[in-house]
Amino acid sequence: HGPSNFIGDYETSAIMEAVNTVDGHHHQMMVFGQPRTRAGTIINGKRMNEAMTNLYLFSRHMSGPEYTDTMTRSAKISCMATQIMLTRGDVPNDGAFQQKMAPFCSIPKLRCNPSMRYRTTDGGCNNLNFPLRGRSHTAQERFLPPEYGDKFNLGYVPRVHSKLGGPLPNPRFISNILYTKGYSLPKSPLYNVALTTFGQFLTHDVSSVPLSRGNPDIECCDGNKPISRPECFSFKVPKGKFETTCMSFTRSESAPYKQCGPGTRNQMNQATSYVDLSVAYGSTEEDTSRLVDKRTGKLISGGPKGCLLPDGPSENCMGNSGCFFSGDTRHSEIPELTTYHILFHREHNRIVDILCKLNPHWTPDRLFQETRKILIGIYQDIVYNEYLPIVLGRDRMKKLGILPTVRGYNTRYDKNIDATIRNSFSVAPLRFGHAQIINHVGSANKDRSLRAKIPLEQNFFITTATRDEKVFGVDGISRWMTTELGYHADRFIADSIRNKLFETRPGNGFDLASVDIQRGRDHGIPSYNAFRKFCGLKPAGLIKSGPFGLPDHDPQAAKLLSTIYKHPDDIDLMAGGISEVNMKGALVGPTFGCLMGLQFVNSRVGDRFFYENEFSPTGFTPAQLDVIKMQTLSSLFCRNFKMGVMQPNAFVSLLAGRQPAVPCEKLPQLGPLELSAWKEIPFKH
Ligand code: HEM
Ligand SMILES: [Ca+2]
Repeated sequence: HGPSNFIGDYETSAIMEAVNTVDGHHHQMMVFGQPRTRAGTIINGKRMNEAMTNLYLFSRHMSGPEYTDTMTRSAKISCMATQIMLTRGDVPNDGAFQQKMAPFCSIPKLRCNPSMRYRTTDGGCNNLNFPLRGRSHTAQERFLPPEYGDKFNLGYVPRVHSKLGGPLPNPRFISNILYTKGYSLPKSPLYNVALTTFGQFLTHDVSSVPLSRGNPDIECCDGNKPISRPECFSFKVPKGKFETTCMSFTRSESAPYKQCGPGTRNQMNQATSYVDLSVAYGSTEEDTSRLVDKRTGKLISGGPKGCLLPDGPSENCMGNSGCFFSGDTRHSEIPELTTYHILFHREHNRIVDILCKLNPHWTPDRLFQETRKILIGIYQDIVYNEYLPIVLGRDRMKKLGILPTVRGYNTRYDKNIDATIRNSFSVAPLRFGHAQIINHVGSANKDRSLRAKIPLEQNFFITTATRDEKVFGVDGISRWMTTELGYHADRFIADSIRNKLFETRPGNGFDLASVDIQRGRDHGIPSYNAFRKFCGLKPAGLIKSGPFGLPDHDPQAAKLLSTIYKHPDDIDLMAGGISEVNMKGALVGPTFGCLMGLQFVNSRVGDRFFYENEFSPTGFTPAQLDVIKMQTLSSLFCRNFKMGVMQPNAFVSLLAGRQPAVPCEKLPQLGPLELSAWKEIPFKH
């Protein structure tokens, strides 16, 4: 390139051209784009497919479109300007590019207050050197660079090509072969639906990738025909289970990356990456301010007796059952998930009441923040002490150094560790839980006998069961989900989500297993083998024993994979990972175990506010920490629902016969006595 005073000229012209193109498209979107509302809505003269509306609204933009749109615009401009430069044979200079992008870059510059006592709502400023790390509405990070299908690997085309040329296998084809079994699926001998759904709750805390909004019409199929638009990535499905032979798929929204520097498409995470109950408290100031009662520090409640979630907008649920509102928009997807939202909601308000009596001088804001801090502490303890040891295995947790200690501080904070959610983690390993989902929702009596059950597909986004007080209700659902066994975490996926996801009549639903695979390709996630190597595991194809030389698969799964894929390097991370034999004492195989382990190390070691850290005043006092570490999920259930009796380990069903049922009084308490560790003597002048 020319003399130094010209540096940036190539960048400027490419960026200006990109701005024109992106804004032209943007303008079109504003003209044609309509607000998305619930089922039956007529958009552009066409009645929406209700199941499609469900899927779209499940992964929709959580905050105001204005906010996300400006972020997306920046991302699109930098990606397109990169493409323009590369097409011209120019190599973007990072510094010059970022400088010229500045007027179009909506990534905020955060000023942090190092002495702030509580975590921010949006996760910003957790890392004082890199305040954007883990913040909501930023791009996900990656373990490995993306592998997209376009010439410059910028993400205009998803990962679609086989290593041997030609297309990758069709996702529904993979799902039909790899994810089905001729007879009913095996149940877990120990773990219940409460374990499955806790995983989903945790998922919604750390990851929420919205679908592209740049789409005037939310459908990506025209009858049987896939629609060709930049936002669409639909795929064919064989005749039979579905009304049409096209399964609609919308690509994920992107977010700007590294000060809007040159480069590829990166997907947006709307949630805070931290394990911080943003799922309950919201990921933006705006959401939180709508959830909190500023006069009391409590979370606003709803329902006839004021003990459910507050009323929410009609796009938050289906039918006329009355919608809720919470920190994450997916709360009403299934009643068990709503029950978890209500569990943490009630516990928050219960703690506020007690703290208010202990510290009458505290302001509502102080009450809110202290309670939030306590509840996040308890929740992190449940995640790292109860949930993850089951999923990853206790030994692995110990090896990774992330098993909490029984008492006292355990500071492992490292400011160089980035807690941001990795793309390949939320797109595959964390979705292992889809294999645990069973085909119905139930309610149990106090003696844990089954009271009633309804098919899962009749419950998507329906709040009737949660609101019901006679047969279901949160009490009946809690008793049922801590009792009913989930499916074994293997490669088989329940019919209710493999053939009927979000259906509103037979045949108009989706296949979640196919969508998971397609989503990995949409995000440019490299192959299963690439991650095997990344994890230091033997990649498939090296040793020639059995089909494809897959070292961590049983012979049948290996054989199926070798019939599906042309080349071992083609295997999708989701398909290869979920079909591995689980590690001993764990619910995932070595590849998912590796990626989940790395992420949960980052999420813990990269969180300055992690509950075990000995930092004052952001951390707990030793006495407070002992109270936090004493708590269990089972005690939370007991305090907030009519459980009658309860097992000490909430995730292990009483049906497994491994532990006795104990009266709730025998479980850890969190009353005025325990909370007196938070009593503060007012400062007297
Ligand atoms: C009946 C229960 C569930 C249903 C109906 C459901 C459905 C879905 C759907 C429709 C998506 C979006 C798919 C896409 O477009 O890419 C999704 C994403 C996801 N699901 Fe589930 N899911 C359920 C339970 C679970 C469980 C138990 C887990 C984990 C333990 C889980 C983990 C995930 C993850 C990690 C994502 C990606 C989220 C993101 O990054 O935005 N899900 N699920
Ligand atoms: Ca979070």
